Amino acid sequence: MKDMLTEAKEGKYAVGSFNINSFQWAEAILEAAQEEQSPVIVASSDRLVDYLGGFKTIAIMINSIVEAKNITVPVALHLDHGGGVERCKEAIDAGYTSVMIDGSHHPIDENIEMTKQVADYARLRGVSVEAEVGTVGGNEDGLIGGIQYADPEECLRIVKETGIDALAAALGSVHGPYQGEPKLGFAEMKEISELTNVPLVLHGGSGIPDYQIQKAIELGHAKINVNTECLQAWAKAVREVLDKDKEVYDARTILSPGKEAVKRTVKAKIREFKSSHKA
Ligand SMILES: O=C(O)C[C@@H](O)[C@H](O)C(=O)COP(=O)(O)O
Ligand SMILES: [Zn+2]
Repeated sequence: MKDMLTEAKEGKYAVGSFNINSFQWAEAILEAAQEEQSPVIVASSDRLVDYLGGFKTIAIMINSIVEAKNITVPVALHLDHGGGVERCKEAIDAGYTSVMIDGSHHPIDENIEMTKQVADYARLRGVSVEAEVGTVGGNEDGLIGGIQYADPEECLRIVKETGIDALAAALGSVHGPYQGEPKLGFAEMKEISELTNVPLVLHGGSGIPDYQIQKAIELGHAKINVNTECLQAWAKAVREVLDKDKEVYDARTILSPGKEAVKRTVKAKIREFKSSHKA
């Protein structure tokens, strides 16, 4: 992921990180990236890892789809919101190529200590690391919370003391649907980007107007996380099938439009982030 993000930052585009919610989602994301000739980050959120069958199952599944569908664009398999040092190590051992250690709910010294342990372990194995400072609003790790802006000095400390490859600095974005127009802190974004000089990660990438996405990319965001918009598109498509035919019970008939809706959403995001033809 490190190389993908370095190139994206230099080229003023962002690589989309899309969460998988089932095997079919992984197919939809990978097919979309291949058709757009875009690098892609396939993310499994730690809170869903067990539901999806565990780290090993996920890694094997992604590698199998890449092989079977002849996916040739760069693909990173990323642990999203890794809940602790051991969870990140488990993901790395199972074959993930990138992990996020989310120590943002801990005091900064603890966050840095956790991040450093993961970064040291990951570096030896050629795996990339993302860390978070501040709090993204909305629903994070199942807890509904408010936004807490990242402190620039804390951002600089975590980058310098751990050597991470990407930084999620919370700057007004929210997980899940926004209430009204999102208000990202662009002045703080500029300051943190210039101070740390690492690729920034935008969590809560759903529902942000295009002009704010473009500004975030301009100011150093090289990875944008999207889950809610894919979930909404999937749910709408599946609901339409069920509403149209009350007798339908065939799984493929019900779920295939959901997969196509996720694929369309991912392709639209890839185009918006300007990573098409960057593979
Ligand atoms: O829902 C998850 O567990 C993953 C998200 O937190 C992801 O990291 C993200 O930031 C996506 O935000 P969304 O598009 O607002 O769901
Ligand atoms: Zn997130």
